Amino acid sequence: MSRTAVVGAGAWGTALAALRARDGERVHLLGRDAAMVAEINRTRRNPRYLPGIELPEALAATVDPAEALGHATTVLLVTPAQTLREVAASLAPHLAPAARLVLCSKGIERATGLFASAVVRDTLPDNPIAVLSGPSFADDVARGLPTAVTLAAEDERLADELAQALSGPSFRVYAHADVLGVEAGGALKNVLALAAGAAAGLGLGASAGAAIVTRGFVELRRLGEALGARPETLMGLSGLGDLVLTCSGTQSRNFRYGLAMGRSEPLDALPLAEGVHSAAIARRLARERGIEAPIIEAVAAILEDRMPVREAVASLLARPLRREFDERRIEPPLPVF
Ligand SMILES: NC(=O)C1=CN([C@@H]2O[C@H](COP(=O)(O)OP(=O)(O)OC[C@H]3O[C@@H](n4cnc5c(N)ncnc54)[C@H](O)[C@@H]3O)[C@@H](O)[C@H]2O)C=CC1
Ligand SMILES: O=C(CO)COP(=O)(O)O
Repeated sequence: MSRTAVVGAGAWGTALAALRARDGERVHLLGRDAAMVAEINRTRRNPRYLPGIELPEALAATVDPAEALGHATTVLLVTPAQTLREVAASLAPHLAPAARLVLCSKGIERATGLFASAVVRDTLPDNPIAVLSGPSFADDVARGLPTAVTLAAEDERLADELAQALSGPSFRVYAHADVLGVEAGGALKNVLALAAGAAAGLGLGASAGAAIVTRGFVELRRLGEALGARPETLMGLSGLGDLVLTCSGTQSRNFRYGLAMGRSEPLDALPLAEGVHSAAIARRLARERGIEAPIIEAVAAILEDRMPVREAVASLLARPLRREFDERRIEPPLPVF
């Protein structure tokens, strides 16, 4: 029998645990704040991260990794990208070697430039690894609203099995083999959503927003492909799909962070925005590969306080004109629906 544990009792971890538990499975949710864990078990709510959502009885929160992971056959890792190495190491003594790991973070490790699967494989080389990504706000998923995401694993059978196991009436999981492609889309769209939010914060209008999504996607695709992603992956749910969602408005924390940047509002108390932690390393990965990524460059420069947001916009608009696409390029096939 499949037993699921979720590591990280924030918005996304709680939503995914609730989703599984609603489908009738007993799910352990591993948090690190004892008071919050007790509150979840007592009130069936996680008011800090998922206000207004009632959590199913079958969800059991704990701070004890042995209790959460002792019998788990599938473990979802749902903590911020920069914590993954440390979290994976802390889980090692409690994990069964056959336990399947599903990595749900969207980011790039700053110190190494690695995506989640490579970071976790360093620490837990024996466990089968998959990544889950795609357009999915925690609040939507927790409310049972229809959502479609991608789950990738190098082992196709593992991807198919996990996609089947994690799918439910409102949560549709598409299996995929391109792990790096799925990870690249998930990390880079966050950086671009900061730009979309900043443009909105400056009041630049919906046309500017559409330009950022479209030209941002060109950067996501150029850099993703240079990193080894398959072009069709970047056009799918975990690439273009998630870029569109995250640039769509204030339900996204990355967009909200960008909005505050554009309005010159304080940034310190804002919730996790993974793009803030990925921007400089995404810029480095692009530069090392000779990839032009002016929007990513602008976001990184703004975050480093090297450029005011208005100046960044002016410099993007002042770039030399060019052809929209390189017509010599052969376009990849469209995804299969
Ligand atoms: N919130 C969303 O709608 C979605 C989030 N994600 C991704 O999931 C990841 C987690 O995001 P959220 O749950 O939304 O963030 P969050 O900020 O709501 O929660 C993060 C959780 O990780 C825990 N945590 C932080 N540092 C830790 C450490 N060193 N060790 C153990 N636990 C630690 C926190 O206590 C908190 O419970 C991010 O990479 C995010 O991009 C992906 C899809 C949707
Ligand atoms: O990844 C997400 C949606 O797919 C969540 O986006 P934010 O982290 O910007 O809220």
